[in-house]
Amino acid sequence: MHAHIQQLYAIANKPSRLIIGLMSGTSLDGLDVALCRLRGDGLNTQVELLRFATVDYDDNYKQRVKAVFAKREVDLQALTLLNPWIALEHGRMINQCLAAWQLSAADIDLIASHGQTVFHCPKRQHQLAAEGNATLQLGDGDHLAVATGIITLSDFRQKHIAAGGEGAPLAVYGDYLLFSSKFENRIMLNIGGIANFTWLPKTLDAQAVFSTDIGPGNTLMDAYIQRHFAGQYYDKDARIAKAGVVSKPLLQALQQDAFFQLSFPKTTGPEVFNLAYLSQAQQASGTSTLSHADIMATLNRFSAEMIISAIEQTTNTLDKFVIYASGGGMHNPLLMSHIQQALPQVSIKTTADLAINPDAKEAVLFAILANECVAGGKQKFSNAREGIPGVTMGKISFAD
Ligand SMILES: Nc1ncnc2c1ncn2[C@@H]1O[C@H](COP(=O)(O)OP(=O)(O)OP(=O)(O)O)[C@@H](O)[C@H]1O
Ligand SMILES: CC(=O)N[C@H]1[C@@H]2OC[C@@H](O2)[C@@H](O)[C@@H]1O[C@H](C)C(=O)O
Repeated sequence: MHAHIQQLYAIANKPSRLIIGLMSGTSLDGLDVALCRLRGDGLNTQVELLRFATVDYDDNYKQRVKAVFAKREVDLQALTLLNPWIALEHGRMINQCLAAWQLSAADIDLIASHGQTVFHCPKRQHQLAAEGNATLQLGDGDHLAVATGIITLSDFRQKHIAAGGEGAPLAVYGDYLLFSSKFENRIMLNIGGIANFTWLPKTLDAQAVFSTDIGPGNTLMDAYIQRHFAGQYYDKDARIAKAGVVSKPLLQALQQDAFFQLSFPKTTGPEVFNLAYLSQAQQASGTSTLSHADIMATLNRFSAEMIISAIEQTTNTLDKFVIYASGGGMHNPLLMSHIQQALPQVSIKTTADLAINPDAKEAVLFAILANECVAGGKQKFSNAREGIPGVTMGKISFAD
């Protein structure tokens, strides 16, 4: 047996594993690094979040990724160079975190790396008869393993697609294993660049569980701020949106996309919800001369309305469920207050109430997927009807 396989075998048999989960989302704000201790597997999974850091990306990183991000036409050389470069940057950031946490590579069992999504195109979006769902994440696992000296699992979304899914949202697996409760119905709402949620009914019925993208969370608001407010990356505390007035005609035009008519589950990204989408809605509604503040107020309301509508469709006549929020959008006070006003009977908590830092939740998810890949697999969570194939995800890279 190869020594690497022996090493993996030993890791799989440990009573607990230290796994670093990494997430670099559509907002391109930074790399989320979550050091987790995992025990057990499947529905017996226990996670302790030991350390968490978001390592901010510098302007060079953002520019290089944005040059190809969600674009149909790109410089192929730039794209190819990014694949190892992102991994090396992430490796440097992990090494920096480990030094700050006074840990060494030998202390860590596995890295679980999401990579950087640069293009997401479910079939429904590209509509090419002969092609299926596809998604592309950069940040090569071999480079990350060599740069850190730690066994790395990466590229989790491909197996999901190969087995019939859209490659997202993968949150459903971690949410089901970690947060299902027989005591309450739960909506796990993540408001990142794209908003998504997982429905966890208290019946614990795996056939009723699903996860879906909703539409924009912060992505349109962020893109608008970055285009029109030099030096600002997002609308901190919704200061600009709060100064504006919602334009009803623009709001209505923004809500017209066919994506919103589709049933759950479905996935999307900034390939659809971008500044061109906003311009088209402005043209269609004759609102091209609105002030920046009014546009931001409307974009903020747009995200809130679609989140509210998705939750209402899912919970239907149910009067009792709790929302557990996560992701950067939960720090947007205007967005959150509108959701609460529309759902006055619903308690909105955060995953901190379930012992997981809400900013770390997605990174923790990938640590869970890596744990399942190496040490799990006894019970398979699947629901083909809801686009949840029961597969093992992640490609394994050894450090030498
Ligand atoms: N104080 C705040 N006020 C308003 N918005 C905020 C605040 N803090 C964070 N945000 C928003 O959260 C975003 C970052 O969210 P997050 O890190 O969850 O996104 P992501 O993980 O990249 O997205 P995705 O889950 O779609 O991949 C910021 O770009 C900003 O829009
Ligand atoms: C293709 C891709 O990277 N999708 C992300 C993105 O960010 C939020 C939403 O869109 C979600 O579908 C997904 O990420 C989370 C982690 C998921 O798969 O659950």
